[in-house]
Order: sequence, then C-alpha cells, then structure tokens
Amino acid sequence: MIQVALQKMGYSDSFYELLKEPLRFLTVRIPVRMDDGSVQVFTGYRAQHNDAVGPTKGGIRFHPSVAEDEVKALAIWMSIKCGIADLPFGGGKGGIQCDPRSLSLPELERLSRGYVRAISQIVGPTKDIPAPDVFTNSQIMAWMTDEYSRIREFDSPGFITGKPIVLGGSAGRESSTAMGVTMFIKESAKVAGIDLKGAKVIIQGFGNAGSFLSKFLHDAGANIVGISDANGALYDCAGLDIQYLLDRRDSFGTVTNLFSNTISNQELLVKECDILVPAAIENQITEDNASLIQAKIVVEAANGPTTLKATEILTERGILLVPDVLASSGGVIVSYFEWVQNNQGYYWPEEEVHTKLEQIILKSFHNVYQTSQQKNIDMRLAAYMVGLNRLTEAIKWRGWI
Ligand SMILES: NC(=O)C1=CN([C@@H]2O[C@H](COP(=O)(O)OP(=O)(O)OC[C@H]3O[C@@H](n4cnc5c(N)ncnc54)[C@H](O)[C@@H]3O)[C@@H](O)[C@H]2O)C=CC1
Ligand SMILES: O=C(O)CCC(=O)C(=O)O
Repeated sequence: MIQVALQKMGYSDSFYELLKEPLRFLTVRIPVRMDDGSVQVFTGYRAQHNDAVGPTKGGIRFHPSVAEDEVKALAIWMSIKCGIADLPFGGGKGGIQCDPRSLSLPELERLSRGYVRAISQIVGPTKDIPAPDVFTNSQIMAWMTDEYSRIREFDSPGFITGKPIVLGGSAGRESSTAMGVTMFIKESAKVAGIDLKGAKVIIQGFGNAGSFLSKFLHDAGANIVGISDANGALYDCAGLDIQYLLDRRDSFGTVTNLFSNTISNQELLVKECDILVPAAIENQITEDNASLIQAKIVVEAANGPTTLKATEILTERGILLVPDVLASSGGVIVSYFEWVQNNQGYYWPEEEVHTKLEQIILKSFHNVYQTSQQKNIDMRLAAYMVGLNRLTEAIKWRGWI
C-alpha cells in the first residue's frame, strides 16, 4: 500500500526504501519470577517506524501470537494513522509474546516492569511514547509509568498514555477508540445513506474497542445483532441485550463462554447486518469470506482486519470500507491529548476532549473521503496518501532524501 500510494504521489523509490521497514527494531528477553518460584523468559519487541515528524507513538500488545512482523506492521500503520490525524508523532508499536489470561496479577506486574527495564533506553516522553493495545490496560500502563519514573528518578507521566486518571491519564481516553469509531460510523452512514437508528450492527471483539462501541451505538439507536470474543460469537437478528453482556464481560473482553448458543467468529462475520465492525485482531476478512460479507459498510476498529485482496473484493462489490488507519484513530488522538496535558501539567474536562476529538475525526474523515472521490480510489489507498503527506514532507525538510 505504501509503495502504491508513494508512486501515485510522485515520490521516488528512495521514499519507499526508507518507509517499508521501521527505522529501529528492538527484541528483548524478559526473565520473570513466577509465583511458584520458577523463572520464565518472555520475548518482547518495540518497533519505531519513523521519527521524522516527531517522537514515535503506539500501543503495547500482550498476546500469544505477537510476532516480529506483526509488531513492525503495527508500527507502520501507526505512522499512517498519526499522519491522517495530523499529530506530531511517527509510528511505534510494542508487544510481548505471552498469554496474560494465564498469568497472576503479580506475574503480570513483574512482566510489565521487566519489559520497561528492557526497552527504557529507546523510549521516553520525547522519544517514543507507548499506550495500551490488545490485552493491556490502564493498570499495566500504571505499573509501566512507575517503573520508568523509578529508572529516570523523576515522575514521568508523559512516558506512556492510557494511564489511570489519578496518574495523569486523560478524561475520555479509555473509551476514545470506540468514541472515534462511533463518529466515523455516523459520518460513513451519512455518505452511504444509512439511518443509524435501527441499523443492524455486528461487532467482532468485545474488549476495549468493541465493548464501548456496542454501548455507544446502542445508545445512538442502532441494533447490535452480533458480538464476539476470542472464544466465539453471539448473533440474534432481533438484537442482543448489550447492557447484560457489558455487565458480564471479564477484563479480557470475554463473555461468550457464558452461553451455549454460540457460533464461530467466522460465521458471525458473514451474517446479515448493515454495518460490520471488526474490532479484534488482524486478517479476519480475507478473499475466502469477502464475497460473503452482507454489510453495506465495514468500519475497521481493529488494526489490519482486512487483507488487501479482500479490500479489492469489498470495493468491487460497492461496500464502503472505512480503513483501520482512519477508523481506529480515536485512541491515539486522545493519547496525544493526554501527552499534551502531561507536558502542560494542566488537565481538560471530558467535554473539551470530546470536542477536540470530534474536530480531528471530522476533518480526517472528509479529507480521506474527498481524496477517494476525487481520485476515484478506495478509502484505504486514499487514507495512505493523506497519511503519508506530512511524513514525506518532514523527510524532505530534514534533508534525509
Ligand atoms: N485499545 C486501543 O486504544 C486501540 C485498539 N485498537 C485495535 O483494536 C483491536 C482490539 O483492541 P482492544 O479492544 O484494545 O483489545 P482488548 O484486549 O481490550 O480486546 C480484544 C478483544 O478481541 C478478542 N480476541 C482476541 N483474540 C481473538 C481472536 N483470535 N479472535 C476473535 N477475537 C479475539 C478478545 O476476546 C477481546 O474481546 C486491536 O486490533 C487493536 O490493535 C486500535 C486503536 C486503539
Ligand atoms: O494510543 C496510542 O498511542 C496508540 C493506540 C494504538 O496502539 C493504535 O492506535 O493502534
């Protein structure tokens, strides 16, 4: 995508050579004392895609399938995402190969602190600012802030975002990814001529992004007919009882294990709906199921849920696809606000955060949508062209190319 976008923008191959890989990539090994006295060694990564625009920024994922290529791709997507929202950041991302669901809280704390010790040389408020992602949360950000502050010997809230409010977190950050997706859904429903009231919505993933989203859309009058988690999915064309599901989900976004009438994640994606929101992991909509998707709009809350071949199939079928680098930007936008507030030591009320978030989201959506209309290209390619603009300009001004 980067190559195609750069060619369309008239940039030389040198730009692609520079941007096709992260500038820096660190692999670390983290020894953790387990509760039974044994030591387990975990592998972690931190990728910094490009810092021409400013410090790199992006979440940390704890998941059994975290891999080098995945972390690199996620860091590159963060550069595009920050570019579209016009934030003064490049892209970064981190991850630890682990299953936090099988760790005790003390083990999780030791692992989180060990990771910060291992990457502390290359991160920091003016270098690279992490945040939550899959299976990480504000508690983990709090331990990480504390560890980093101890290493540096001063309180450093600007080292990481997604913190609890009492440690310098921003009002609205926890629900910001979903709030952003909700705003994108409202705008895309308008251009697709869909009334959100009564629209049937399927959401894959019931964690931070998916669960808040189900609440916001339900409150906006949409009918949530399907949800899922790592164990399975629930579908009811008459609509699910969202409040009941929210009350019963665990801290890892799992709820379907309480039901016997579940279907698989793959079955859920092709069920009847108006709006489909993948909000879990990568590579869920592929050439195997893209022709079976029944939604009129697909809004990617997750990073990388749709392959490029599937993007082509959906576009040919006239389905409006709002790509990840645009649709999931609410989180990093409010993370930027959190970092700004930490740097100022002055904190904004939630309404101010929402107003500022909405301004950026509306501008981003219409920039990308208009580019796609004017150039007759799909929203993903348009998003890459908009997102690469600031980065390529910064590279030129710095004289790197
Ligand atoms: N948390 C944030 O601020 C942001 C998250 N995202 C993206 O949104 C997606 C979801 O992230 P979060 O909600 O933060 O994570 P989370 O850890 O809070 O929730 C993840 C959800 O996905 C489900 N899941 C995990 N593995 C799965 C599998 N193999 N198949 C189906 N479902 C599975 C989990 O059961 C859970 O319901 C990810 O792609 C993440 O990168 C994007 C932007 C910001
Ligand atoms: O909030 C952030 O800084 C990054 C969020 C993130 O990892 C993402 O948008 O994928």
